[in-house]
Amino acid sequence: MAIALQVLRHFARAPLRPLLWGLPLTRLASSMALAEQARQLFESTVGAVLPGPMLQRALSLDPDSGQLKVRDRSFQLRQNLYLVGFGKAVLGMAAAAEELLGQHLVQGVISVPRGIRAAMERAGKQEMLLKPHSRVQVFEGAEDNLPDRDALRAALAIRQLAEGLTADDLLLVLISGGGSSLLPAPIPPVTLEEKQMLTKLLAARGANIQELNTIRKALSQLKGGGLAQAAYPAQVVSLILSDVVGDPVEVIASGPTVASIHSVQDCLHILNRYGLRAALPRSVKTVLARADSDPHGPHACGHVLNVIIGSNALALAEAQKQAEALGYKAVVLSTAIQGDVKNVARFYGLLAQVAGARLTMPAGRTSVEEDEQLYELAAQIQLPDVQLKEALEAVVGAQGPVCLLAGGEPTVQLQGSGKGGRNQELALRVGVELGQWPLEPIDVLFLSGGTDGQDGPTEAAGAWVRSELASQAAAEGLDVAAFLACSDSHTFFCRFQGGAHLLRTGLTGTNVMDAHLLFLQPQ
Ligand SMILES: Nc1ncnc2c1ncn2[C@@H]1O[C@H](COP(=O)(O)OP(=O)(O)OP(=O)(O)O)[C@@H](O)[C@H]1O
Ligand SMILES: O=C(O)[C@H](O)CO
Repeated sequence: MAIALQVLRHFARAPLRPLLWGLPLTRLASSMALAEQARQLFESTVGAVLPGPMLQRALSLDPDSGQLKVRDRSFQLRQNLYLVGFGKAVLGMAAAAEELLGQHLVQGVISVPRGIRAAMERAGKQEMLLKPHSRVQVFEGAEDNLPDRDALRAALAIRQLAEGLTADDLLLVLISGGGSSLLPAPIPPVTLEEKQMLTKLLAARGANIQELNTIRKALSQLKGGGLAQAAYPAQVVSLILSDVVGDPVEVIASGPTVASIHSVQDCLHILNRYGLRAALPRSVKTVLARADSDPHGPHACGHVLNVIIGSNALALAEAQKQAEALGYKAVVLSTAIQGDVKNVARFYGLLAQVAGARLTMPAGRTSVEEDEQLYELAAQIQLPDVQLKEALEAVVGAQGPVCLLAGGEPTVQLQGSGKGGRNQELALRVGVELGQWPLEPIDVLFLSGGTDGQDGPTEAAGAWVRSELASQAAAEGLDVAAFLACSDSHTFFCRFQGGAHLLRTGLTGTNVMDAHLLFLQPQ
């Protein structure tokens, strides 16, 4: 009852008339409870990878002996700890690290996005901010995720700190997504502008993050193990928050503490693939030619411990636990959802249909054709880790509400000049798909949210939808297809039911890609 009241209070803020359209009162209450649970689960997903809890899980310090434990390794702290960091979530990570290890910290330098301190202050997130007399120097830069002069200054300060260390020192490196742009140190004669131009061109022509970062590493003093080399002979411990599917440490932020395994040939293949090899600046050719004759080969990183401390998988595992506590049969489907958002939306629409049929008709009377379509679509989107069979089997045995969880980062081909983000676009497209299937007698809700709290250039983290979306939108005079045609999902959700379907968390201070939650509840 208390929960129901809380839910009703929450929804009292949204205009009720449009919400009531087409829904009997009992279904309205269960619909609202479902939406509130979806929001709670999204919060749990993010909560598992917030800087404080993550750092506390990763590090343990014995205050008497000064022994720092990271995984199964121990390090002796005695006023010999230094810290550097770069990435969108690194401010909060540094604050949490200083809180835990402050008495041993001599000095730190971090490179974080422009405006992040003011944004965290505005959001009242004191735990994400360094204390007034912090030993950590903060550089803000890389507006719009593009390397700039301020990020270059930060990178040089980080290199200087690393180069000054001795064999008695321990360097803690905090790494999160966005780190590549926040740590630019091009190898001369390549200039910042040339590197910026090349990465922009590669991204615009569709290079993926693995390809992009292979080129970044080849042209950088600090990426691809360069930072680890600068810090030698100090011990290096890197704590990494992953924003890349599969958590590849050599790709995240271009692996500054991971030996690069790429050859110049790899770089030339990538540049060829995107038609950029012929027009390369002379400086880039010079650096690549020099690398070819580098007799030392890949950087040695024997003095480094790289540890993934947060990831999409970890966040979803926590959400799964919470969903089970709420009475759902919960299954993690995949943490590697990629590919075009249209295909991903079709996949979730069909999944809801197939899983819904299994939930209500456990005697195996589901359409073989639809099952086949679903498997084909999963193969087409290339989900390396998808647990489709397991999820569908779990649904058959569920005999109650089901929650399927997934994560990753679909891609959007922008059309027109609307305002949106990939999560809101995915939710809107899934809403349309759900409307095409006869899903009664099941309540279905799909939520998609960016764990960083910001979906594209909008103030929302994402959105949630139900099967009635298209018909309810039409009743409000909103043409979903028209919004989709100009990538205007955010404007749609702002207008639809007074914005009640938007997921608004504010900046969360973390980032492990996106989370997708699909709820199926027998009525
Ligand atoms: N109007 C729009 N509609 C849909 N998607 C959009 C729109 N405008 C931008 N995007 C998408 O938003 C994404 C960029 O936003 P964002 O900064 O949140 O993602 P990101 O760079 O991957 O960073 P992060 O990993 O921190 O989420 C791109 O995938 C882009 O295609
Ligand atoms: O910074 C980067 O390189 C991307 O965010 C991937 O980690």
